[in-house]
Amino acid sequence: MTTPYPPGTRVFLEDTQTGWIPAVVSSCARVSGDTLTLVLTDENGKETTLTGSGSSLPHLRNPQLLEGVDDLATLSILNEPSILHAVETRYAQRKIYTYSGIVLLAVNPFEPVSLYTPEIVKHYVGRNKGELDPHLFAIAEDAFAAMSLDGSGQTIIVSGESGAGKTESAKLVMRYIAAPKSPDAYTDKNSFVEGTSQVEQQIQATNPILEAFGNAKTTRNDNSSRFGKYIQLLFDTNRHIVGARVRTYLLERSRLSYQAKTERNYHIFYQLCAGLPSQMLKELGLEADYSKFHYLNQGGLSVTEQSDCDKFHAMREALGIIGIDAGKQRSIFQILAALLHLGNINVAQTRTDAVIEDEDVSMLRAMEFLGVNPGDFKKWTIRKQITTRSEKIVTNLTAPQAVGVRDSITRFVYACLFEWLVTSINESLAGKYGDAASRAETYVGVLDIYGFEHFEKASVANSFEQFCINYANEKLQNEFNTYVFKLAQEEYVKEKINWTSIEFDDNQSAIDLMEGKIGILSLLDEESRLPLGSDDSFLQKLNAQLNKPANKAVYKMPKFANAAFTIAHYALDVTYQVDGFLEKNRDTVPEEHLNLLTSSDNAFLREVLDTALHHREGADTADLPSPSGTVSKIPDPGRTSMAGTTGRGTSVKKPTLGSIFKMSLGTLMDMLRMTQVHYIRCIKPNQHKTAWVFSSLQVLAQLRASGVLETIRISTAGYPSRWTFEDFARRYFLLINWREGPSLLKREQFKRVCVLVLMKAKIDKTQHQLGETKIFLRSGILARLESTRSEKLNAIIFLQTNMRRLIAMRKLRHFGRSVVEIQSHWRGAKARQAFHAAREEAEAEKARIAAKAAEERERERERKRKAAGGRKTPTRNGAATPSENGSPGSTRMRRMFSFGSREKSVLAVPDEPLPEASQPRLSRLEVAAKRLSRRSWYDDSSTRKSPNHLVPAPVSDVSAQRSKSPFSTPIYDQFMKRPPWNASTNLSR
Ligand SMILES: Nc1ncnc2c1ncn2[C@@H]1O[C@H](COP(=O)(O)OP(=O)(O)OP(=O)(O)O)[C@@H](O)[C@H]1O
Repeated sequence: MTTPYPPGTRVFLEDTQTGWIPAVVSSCARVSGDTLTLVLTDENGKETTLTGSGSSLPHLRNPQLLEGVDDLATLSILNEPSILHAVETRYAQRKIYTYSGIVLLAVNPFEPVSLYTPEIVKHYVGRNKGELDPHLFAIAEDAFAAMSLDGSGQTIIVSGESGAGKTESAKLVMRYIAAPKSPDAYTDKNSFVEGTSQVEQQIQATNPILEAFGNAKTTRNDNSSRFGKYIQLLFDTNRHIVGARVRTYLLERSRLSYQAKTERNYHIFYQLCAGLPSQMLKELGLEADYSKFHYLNQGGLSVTEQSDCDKFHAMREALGIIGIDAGKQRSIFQILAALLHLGNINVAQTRTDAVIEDEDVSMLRAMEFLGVNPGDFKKWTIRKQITTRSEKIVTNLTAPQAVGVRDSITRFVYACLFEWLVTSINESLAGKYGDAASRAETYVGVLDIYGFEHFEKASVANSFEQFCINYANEKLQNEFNTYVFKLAQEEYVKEKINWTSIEFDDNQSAIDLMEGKIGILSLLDEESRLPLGSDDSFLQKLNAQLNKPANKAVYKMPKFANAAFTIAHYALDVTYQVDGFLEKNRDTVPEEHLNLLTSSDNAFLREVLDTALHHREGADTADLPSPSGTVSKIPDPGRTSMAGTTGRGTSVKKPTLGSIFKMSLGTLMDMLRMTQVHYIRCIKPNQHKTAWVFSSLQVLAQLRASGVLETIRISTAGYPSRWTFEDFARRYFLLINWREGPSLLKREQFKRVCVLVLMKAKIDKTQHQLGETKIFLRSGILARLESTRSEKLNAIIFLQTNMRRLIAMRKLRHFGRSVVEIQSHWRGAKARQAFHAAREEAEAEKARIAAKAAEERERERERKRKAAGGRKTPTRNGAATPSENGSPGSTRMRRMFSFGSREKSVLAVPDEPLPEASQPRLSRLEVAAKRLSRRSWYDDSSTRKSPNHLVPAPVSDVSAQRSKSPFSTPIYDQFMKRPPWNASTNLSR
């Protein structure tokens, strides 16, 4: 029986440190039934033996080809480790963007990258998503193109945990969309306009302002946005940008009165201390050393940074751009200074009550700047009035209660100031006549919203803020699921695929638990309105109402935490501590203080409060009717009013923070449903903000929390692999008959190839469907096909390798034989050359001896003739003397060169030069040399010119001949250095 883990199968081995390690199955044995014993070798070469069945067996890994793909949706195996591994592989290749279906994953590089240059912007203009590498600009271009096509509203949702890069990504996306594009930009890339338009400048000016007032240093991010924002870029019928508007959500208020260690309050306070001229600092009672302010020194930091001063000036400039003049700026700074002094008011405790000195300098200063009577302020800070049906009761507060009142005023005033600033920004973005929204035909919105939040450390509790953030993410996830599932279904319908069997669980029950009629938010509101309501009684209510079998899957009472409740979110279970829920939800200032503030002598403060408290939906200047009287067609993503009027005279009843948030989220969701949505999920690769370090477990938690894994779960419920017939056929045709495949491809019968491949691979009907243009495959099928394909390819490569080796070896043998032959001929030639030289020397010696003997004889004859009186002695008929017949040296030479049969035959050549051959015949040497393909070794033409090539040159000509010789090559020289008659010389070595 076959197993799903044959040897060579690529798997992931679970690891506590890194999550998973890639490994390969070395052997697999079936123990019994489904239980297998696997021997795995991981990438470090370590062997592990594992016995198990079903889900306890290791996760399968994708074929190498698919690891590091642009789009995770194209992975054949879509389990958690595979997805994580693909993202990690890409990040290691410095590819920070990856698609996951409709989502773009952006992993924070934590160092500047050259991905946003005007050149790159130009590349993406007019290109479809998927044509180029995954990028923020591809998503921005996609949204802009969709808007241009039919005028439909678009929203790009950028989410992720704190420090993941949401704000940076949102800024880049907006810069791309707002960048002015010439009408030809889509046909001619060179006509793309660089630079900034006025609207773009104004949009960019919002960044330093919102960052100064809404961002703070946290342990997770030095410039963390403590609010959510939605920026809508408005376009007219010609797709020209006409304006923009900003909506903000849930500014974190608790930070104003309390900061954790190493964290800071909002940047603006430090910027003020670092950047204001000393005269102004003095007037406002501030100092560059901010450590004396209670609201600024709790984080343990005491020095401003140089960047605070620089950013202060940039922020002031930006205020100027959006039309807030120097006078208004001074008023803003005055209010901020008042808040810092408020924090320094000394609230002492007598035995029972709180007391504040009448002469408390901080109080006097704060009240001076706020335009409020210090006596009244003091009275309503240390006392409280309870109104019953029949009477008003005034009671004294304790010091902590009075401090609570003081801090609530700070939080309230700051939140109102933030609201006022956002309103001012919107006025500036509303165009020259303030009618941008009514002139606009369509829009692209960018939502920069906090991601799912969960503190694991016992020291940091998940509180009301986390509850609201996770509630927002739960709602967004629900929209996302519906959208992804809808898209998947649309494709199935278009391709005429039977999709009825595809189901998925959504997170509606968790949402109902939080926002339902008897849900957590409504129970919280109910408790918040009770004068004696408390966190404990709220928890009791929750447990009584929600701890029921119907909510078993989503609501839990934690076993080990007392004042807490647990919600099973789509991402993971989060336990919330109820401490402070009520106070944070109420987040109200006492009625008496509200009246003091709204009737302040400070006209600017009154304007700020009025704007924040009485701002109703649709009352933005951006929404003013145009001069022609038309009303905006652009849906509003939720104007967050700080309060709603009660209708009872002028009194203002402040709704709870929870209900405001619920309302604004509801409006946002309504708007999202009207738009086409694009998703960017930012991922923080490590907690230390270190560049290019990837911590697998942390990323996995974020992939879970961002819903990426959930999307994949939805995809795997259907047919995650979708290929066009052509792509599929071109990749897998080699699995079918080797003649049939290519010929069907040539005839473009792609669907037929697909069917044959499926038949050949024995993939049954439940595992695939053939649509109109695409083939749909269940999870894991592609990996099977890919492994069969690589087996076949490996076999082909094996054959090719061996054939190539065979051919190369034959060539080598042939080459070796030729080399040896050339060597032997050349050695012969050299021997002959040496022999001739020796022979000539011997001949000369012989002639010299003969001449000497003749001379001797002549002298003897002369002597005899003289002695005989002139009688002549006859010679022996001219016969040669023994020395004339050959010298003993000559004989010795012959013997010396007789060292082999081939050489002997060569030595048999006559002493006389060979007669010139009538037909030049190729010698064996030439034939051997010709076998060599390298011309430099042998020049055919030059050899053929000399018919006497076998005759060695005279000794004196040897060097000259060497330079002319066709063999004058390094090998020749090497050869010449050795004794030519040494038979062991082998040049092929
Ligand atoms: N594309 C990028 N290239 C280089 N660095 C980046 C990029 N995106 C983010 N960063 C770095 O990461 C830091 C945090 O980014 P950012 O402030 O956008 O996070 P965030 O998700 O908005 O966090 P928060 O929710 O706390 O506001 C930036 O200050 C910057 O140093």
